[in-house]
Amino acid sequence: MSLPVLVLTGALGAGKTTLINRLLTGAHGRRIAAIVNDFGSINIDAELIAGQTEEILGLRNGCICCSLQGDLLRSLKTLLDRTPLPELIVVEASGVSDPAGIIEALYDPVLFGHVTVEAVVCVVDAQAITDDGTVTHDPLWQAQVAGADLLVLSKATGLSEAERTRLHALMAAQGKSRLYDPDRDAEELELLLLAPETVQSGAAARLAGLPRAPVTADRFATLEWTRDGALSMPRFQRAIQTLAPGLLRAKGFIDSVDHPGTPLLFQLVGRRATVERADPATAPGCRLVLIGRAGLFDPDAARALLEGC
Ligand SMILES: Nc1nc2c(ncn2[C@@H]2O[C@H](COP(=O)(O)OP(=O)(O)OP(=O)(O)O)[C@@H](O)[C@H]2O)c(=O)[nH]1
Repeated sequence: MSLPVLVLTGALGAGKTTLINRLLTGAHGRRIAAIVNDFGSINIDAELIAGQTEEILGLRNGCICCSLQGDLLRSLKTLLDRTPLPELIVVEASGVSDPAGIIEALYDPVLFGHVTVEAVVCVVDAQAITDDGTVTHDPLWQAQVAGADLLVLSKATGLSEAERTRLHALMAAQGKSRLYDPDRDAEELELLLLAPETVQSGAAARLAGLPRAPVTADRFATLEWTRDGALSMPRFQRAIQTLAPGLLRAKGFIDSVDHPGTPLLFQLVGRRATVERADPATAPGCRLVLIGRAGLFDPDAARALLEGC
């Protein structure tokens, strides 16, 4: 029997982890394993998903479309040895992954007959597009959208009908007509994601024959920052404001001297930042991953700023 694999792609902060958590917490009773790939060396995504499934494997410090292809294969083999076997494996790519590279790894002869990539799904951040239309000009964004069987819209709550129509037209212009909004098409979308073999538009097979997209990780600069103790929230906010122009994505857990004993989850996508209470069981201290545009984001300067918090 070949295990179905669902590959989830999408830009940095698009909403991939949120979609996986939604899937894992559904009342469907399916045994789902997840492999999540964080670009940095701190595995924030695995922590954000842990608790929803016992089968979560985190791949860090690289990208499964290139440097971590071997780790992806090893993780899949680990899952294939589990008893009971998962019924579905979801592979969450990092936001900088080229889908063709992931498929290249998954079409490894060692896995042949054991796993089948049934569908490639791309999460498209509606807010990012309405905030800044130029995101759709990015070759990586285009490769992720073009390489998908279907698209899932995130952050679409509150969009006007005119904006939705414009988004559908934009996706149609990319040759994509299958665009699902979890707020409106929740049931149909869940059925498709749980049974990816029914998606059937053959993106994986097409991607397997494609050259890699002209996208490389050196467009990005990253910083992983940890501290055993707490930080000052007002100073942290000022530091983030200073860094924001060069940042694309930041996330992680923080302990604040202003809220002792309350672990916080910090998220930044583009210019939007949120801080919320994290799971109370979160390990104490601060663990942050910051990803910026190479040349605009200086990890050493960012580290110095954070140390001053
Ligand atoms: N309002 C709203 N926020 C969302 C939605 N999906 C994701 N978010 C928020 O967007 C931020 C990033 O979401 P994630 O699910 O972590 O995105 P991701 O694609 O896994 O991010 P990376 O893997 O780090 O690139 C978080 O603050 C989420 O709460 C959505 O549909 N609506």
